[in-house]
Amino acid sequence: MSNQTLRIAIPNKGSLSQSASEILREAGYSQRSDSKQLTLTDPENGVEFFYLRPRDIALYVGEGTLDIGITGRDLLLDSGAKAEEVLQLGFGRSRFRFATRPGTVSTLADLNGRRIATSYDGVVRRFLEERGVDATVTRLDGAVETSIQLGVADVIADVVETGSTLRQAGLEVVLDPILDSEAVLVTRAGAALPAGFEVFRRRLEGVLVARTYVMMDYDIRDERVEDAVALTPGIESPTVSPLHREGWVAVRSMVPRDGAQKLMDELWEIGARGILVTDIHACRL
Ligand SMILES: Nc1ncnc2c1ncn2[C@@H]1O[C@H](COP(=O)(O)OP(=O)(O)OP(=O)(O)O)[C@@H](O)[C@H]1O
Ligand SMILES: O=P(O)(O)OC[C@H]1O[C@H](OP(=O)(O)OP(=O)(O)O)[C@H](O)[C@@H]1O
Ligand SMILES: [Mg+2]
Repeated sequence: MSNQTLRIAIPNKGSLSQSASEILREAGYSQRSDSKQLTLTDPENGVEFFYLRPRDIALYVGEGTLDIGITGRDLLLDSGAKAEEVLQLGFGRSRFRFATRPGTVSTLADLNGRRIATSYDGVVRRFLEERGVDATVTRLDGAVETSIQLGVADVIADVVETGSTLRQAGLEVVLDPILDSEAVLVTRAGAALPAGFEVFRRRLEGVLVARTYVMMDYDIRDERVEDAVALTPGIESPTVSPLHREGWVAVRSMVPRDGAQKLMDELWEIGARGILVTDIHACRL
């Protein structure tokens, strides 16, 4: 490992903060125990963490002040910073959508002349400009849903996760989603990847794969092994080992966590027995 410390920006609060710390912990990095702590050095792993507002993270990385960051795709795009997405992290998923009072907007052209409130004005202005829509965009810091009731806006564009905030405000989503977002790893656009980056990425990827897959073990008769392996092809190829019992083999293979139960039913149907599923805690593939 290089002697240079990798400087990493991560969310200090909000929707991404806890999950970002969790994935880093699972990847073997130290994380702060006090939510007021601003930085944390992990010399063992050659990294230093800076706890920052998720909205500012792409800017620090784009300027080259910090090497890597974890932020939301929507925040990255809104910032206009010279940072680029290098890995999807699978948490902090949301959709960015227009919403309004029922029955007011059904086509993009209906947005012409409307007042649109949002906390993501960079994304919204670009979206409208690219489609030739002429609307007035107002940037609000939060609680955007209330702006319609208060007469400040006709339409909002906001993050929708469960949709419960919109329902409470008596609003409904309209038009196709503007974008799908999740937490992403960002680096400076167009610059060489910083020293130590590959190790960091491999560790995070290892956690993501370990979360997505489970290990499946089962025993099956020799003559059905090809059918069984077709169901559980694994990533490279399944391990098939002889059993003491004549005519039987043991198979071990990584399978997607989603659908593992259905796979167990199918394996049972073709004669597999002793089917076991275990969690994978970390891996390098
Ligand atoms: N329910 C949600 N509300 C807001 N942001 C969410 C939600 N689910 C996922 N996200 C994502 O989290 C990021 C926004 O996080 P940020 O910390 O800036 O706002 P927040 O979670 O609304 O916190 P706060 O409003 O308290 O500052 C975006 O990438 C967004 O897509
Ligand atoms: O679809 P939902 O699950 O309801 O989540 C989306 C809502 O959550 C966020 O608001 P937040 O609570 O962060 O308040 P804010 O508007 O002050 O940022 C976001 O801005 C939406 O209002
Ligand atoms: Mg918010």
